[in-house]
Amino acid sequence: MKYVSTRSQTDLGSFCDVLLSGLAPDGGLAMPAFIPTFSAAELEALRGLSYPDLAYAVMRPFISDIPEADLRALLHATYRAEVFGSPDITPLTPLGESGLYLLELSNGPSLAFKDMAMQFMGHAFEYVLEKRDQRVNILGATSGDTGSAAEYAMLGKARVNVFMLSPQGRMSAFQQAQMYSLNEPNIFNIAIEGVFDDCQDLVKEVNADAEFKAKYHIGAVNSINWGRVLAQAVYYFRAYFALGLPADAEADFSVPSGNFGNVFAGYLAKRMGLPVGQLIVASNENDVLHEFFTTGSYHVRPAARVAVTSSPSMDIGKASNFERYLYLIAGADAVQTAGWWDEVGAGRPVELRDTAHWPEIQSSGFRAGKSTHADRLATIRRVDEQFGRLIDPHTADGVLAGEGFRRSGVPMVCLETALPAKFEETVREAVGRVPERPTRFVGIESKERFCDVLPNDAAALKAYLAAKLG
Ligand SMILES: Cc1ncc(COP(=O)(O)O)c(C=O)c1O
Ligand SMILES: N[C@@H](CCOP(=O)(O)O)C(=O)O
Repeated sequence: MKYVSTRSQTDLGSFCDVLLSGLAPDGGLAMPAFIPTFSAAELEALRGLSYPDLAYAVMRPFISDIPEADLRALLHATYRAEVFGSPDITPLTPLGESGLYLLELSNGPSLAFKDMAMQFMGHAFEYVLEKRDQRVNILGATSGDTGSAAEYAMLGKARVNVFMLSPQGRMSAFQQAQMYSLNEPNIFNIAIEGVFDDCQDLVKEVNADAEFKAKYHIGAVNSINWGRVLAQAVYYFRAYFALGLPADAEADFSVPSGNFGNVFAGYLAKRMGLPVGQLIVASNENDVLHEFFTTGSYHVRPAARVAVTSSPSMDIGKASNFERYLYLIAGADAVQTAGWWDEVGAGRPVELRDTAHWPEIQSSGFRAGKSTHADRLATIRRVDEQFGRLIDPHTADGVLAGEGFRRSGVPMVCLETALPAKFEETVREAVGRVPERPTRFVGIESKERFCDVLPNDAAALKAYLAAKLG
């Protein structure tokens, strides 16, 4: 499989190339030259596969440059019960008889869904770097969960350093402690005076400097990296088969969304032929995506207008993977996509309602819901009382949005994107008690912190990286 840029159709090479490069040189995102599809019979043959074997079947069509035995070995090394808590890897739990299901994606090392793909990225980077005798310096941006998932996945990896940018003071106490308490030679935490979007823009700006990127071997682990999106598509297949539906019957999915990586992975699964009906994009008060799917206007929020909320990992005003979606909606028209992203870059809205693209957008299965802090508290409380299940504030956003789009006889799978332990303050406010946390995280907030603070400035960041990398 060849990959191209969303903005120019430039040939970006094969999977291992885009894994290491992360972003396209023109600032676009890597996309496969086409999306392979499964026939109904091929889909049926995937039922009952173990998680790593299913991952192989779903990912293989996009990865032609790793030999079969090696890819299978990587996936079996990644998706193990010892890492994800059970042989199921992503258990699917019904919420009573409601027709709602929780897809448990947060039983990995950092207690958030990011582990699902990031653990694969750790193994894949190690494998490719070894083969090519190279090193990579990952520059990432986090609003709370990507950071710790990446750091845990790359911990101790000889050929990898992680430089993780986080928005200063805007993550939960647990999230901050989880990242900043790491004191490892290959992990560098950097708190940026800004919001997540500033961190993400810095990552893109540094990557756009071709000379700097090449000199310092800069790579990416955010969902701007195709490897993340691809590995995330697998659990949609897994959940679908776990429902035990007859062939062709649809399932709906509700996805707490921010950077549009998770729900885009669901869309990828749908485009590959999985009978996904609706994809509910659940937003918090930062409702840029909700605005698009209800009005057709994609208008990113400047940093000053990104609200601080109680589902902080979704405090995003500019959704990176939305570019991949609009590229597909435009029929893989890179010139059109580049034009739209010029508008986005200039802070102007992209208006699609009265264009030929709107019917395609409306029929692509996306629906949108949004919640407030009060909604989140009420949902956490209600799910706890009704179903005896404690959920985190992001998952609550997803459950509430999903409930709003129920279709008779169609299951609604709500993605559990983090464990409640990561957001103790909000959960306590909702139910008056503190969620259990794994013993390895007890008292983490009082540990010493290792984190540098930098201004929101690419030159300062480059100087920092150059100094650390020599
Ligand atoms: C707990 C949690 N829920 C939801 C999201 C939003 O997911 P995405 O950015 O893939 O849309 C994130 C961060 O990305 C997260 O950490
Ligand atoms: N919500 C994320 C933000 C980055 O998302 P990604 O999926 O693009 O890495 C976080 O928690 O860090």
